[in-house]
Amino acid sequence: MTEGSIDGVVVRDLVVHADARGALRELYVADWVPTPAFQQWNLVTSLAGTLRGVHVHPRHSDYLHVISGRLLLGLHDLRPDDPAARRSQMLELDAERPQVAFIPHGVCHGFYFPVSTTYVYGLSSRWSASEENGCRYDDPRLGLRWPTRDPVLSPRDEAPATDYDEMRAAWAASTSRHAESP
Ligand SMILES: Cc1cn([C@H]2C[C@H](O)[C@@H](COP(=O)(O)OP(=O)(O)O[C@H]3O[C@@H](C)C(=O)[C@@H](O)[C@H]3O)O2)c(=O)[nH]c1=O
Repeated sequence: MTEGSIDGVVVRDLVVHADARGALRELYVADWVPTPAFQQWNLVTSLAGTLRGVHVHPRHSDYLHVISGRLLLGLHDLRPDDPAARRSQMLELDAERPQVAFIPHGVCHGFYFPVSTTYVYGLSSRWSASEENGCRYDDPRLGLRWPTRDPVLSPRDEAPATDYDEMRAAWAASTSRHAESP
């Protein structure tokens, strides 16, 4: 595991056009990201102190925008076979600085919310519970330095069904299944 920018992760500043009526921003333009289209959009609110993840998906990529509040995004690239080549990265998305972030599938991710936050995200294929693999957010193999040791977690994220190695094995198996029959 090394720290640094992860291949395929895109973060883009949005231009806000403000005038006497209010403001307009372009949120998504197809050629900003390398995925053909998003099949689903979710709107989520999270209370301060919450952490969601760490999860990884076999085929869908995520496209994320914070509407209000702040989100600390922990990323870890599971794609390389060599553990030493798997990079980790922490990013902050703050509604005060409008941005979008694109997370390719195969990059596992967790979201920590230091304040109450509302965000939207697009999924490049429809969500399915069976396509969610995850591990504990504080597994040292993720190389993610979260600013808390006591976040609010879902029961699934508190005691995930898989550890880091099992998560990667499950992700790799389902990724190759999807590659065979898309
Ligand atoms: C993600 C999702 C959840 N749900 C349901 C399942 C459950 O009853 C409830 C809450 O879901 P979860 O606890 O899985 O939500 P959450 O822990 O926020 O899951 C999300 O975590 C982040 C880190 C991601 O990467 C996302 O892709 C997704 O995995 O909403 C849907 O109906 N559709 C969806 O697209």
